[in-house]
Amino acid sequence: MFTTSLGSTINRIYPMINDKLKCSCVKHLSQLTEKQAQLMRKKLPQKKPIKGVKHIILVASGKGGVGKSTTAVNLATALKSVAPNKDVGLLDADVFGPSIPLMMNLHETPLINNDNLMVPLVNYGVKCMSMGNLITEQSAAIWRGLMVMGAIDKLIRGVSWDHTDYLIVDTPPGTGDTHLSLAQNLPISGVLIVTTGQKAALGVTKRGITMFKKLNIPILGIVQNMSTMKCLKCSHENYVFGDSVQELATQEKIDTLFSVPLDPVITNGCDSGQPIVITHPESSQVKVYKNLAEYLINLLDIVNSK
Ligand SMILES: Nc1ncnc2c1ncn2[C@@H]1O[C@H](COP(=O)(O)OP(=O)(O)OP(=O)(O)O)[C@@H](O)[C@H]1O
Repeated sequence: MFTTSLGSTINRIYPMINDKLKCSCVKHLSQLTEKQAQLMRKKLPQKKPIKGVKHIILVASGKGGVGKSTTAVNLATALKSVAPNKDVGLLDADVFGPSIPLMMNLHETPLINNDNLMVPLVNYGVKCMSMGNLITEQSAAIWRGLMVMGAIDKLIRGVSWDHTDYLIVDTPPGTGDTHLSLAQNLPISGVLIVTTGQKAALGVTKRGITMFKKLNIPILGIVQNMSTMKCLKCSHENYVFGDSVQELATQEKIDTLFSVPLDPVITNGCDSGQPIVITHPESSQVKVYKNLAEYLINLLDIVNSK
């Protein structure tokens, strides 16, 4: 993991803490004429918190298949492991390709409580909800934009997320409607960017970062996933997808970078519904997820106290 001091990281991620009135949103709008800016501010939708949820953390990347769900699942279980007294939730916002039910081994349909809200399914101490628990894959395949928005809203407002300290949201690939809708309707504590070191991934990831910056969502850090792979014979570590993530982080002024190796144990954990954090809690790979969890807890604690 690479990070500078937590203090300077916080100043970078949450500039509004130091200057609450002159938030980055206003700075961005200041490039417009005052009339245009006023109009835009009026049109911004009101962000409505999710009842009982303290922090919403998005896990995102422009590119598909780089390990967002893997990161989300292992981060959620790591948060529960390093802070057992905290309540952790995991929301699968990928309605077209939900993978949380498989990765968390939760295949039931949720119950409805007296308030007519769905009760999250729980495994490894983490509360989960996914479209995969509500419909069949075939039904999702024919959805159009507005239906997707309706589905996301159902996962957010139609679920009893009450008493959740950290809600991890696994987002779909791309920079589309889902991200816009989440960013515009919810008070997001920040986004964790996941990417591989491959050039093809980095370009798209950069676009994702630009989108979140424009939406004034704080970027909490980057996870370079599948960074290295250890040779089984000589233990030499190879950068499978290249190693340009640090360069991207520097360009984007993001000073927190975590590297997770490419490891078949992680793949098997995803496929078997038993995350590596649960099956190999003392491994070096899990240490990275736990460091990431501790970093986020400390960061958000300080932000809260200010
Ligand atoms: N660090 C890792 N080591 C080994 N395998 C990994 C690692 N990270 C992810 N994988 C594997 O890579 C595949 C893609 O991961 P995952 O589904 O998490 O990506 P994603 O970005 O969420 O995909 P999508 O864009 O389709 O939602 C999965 O088979 C997963 O098990």
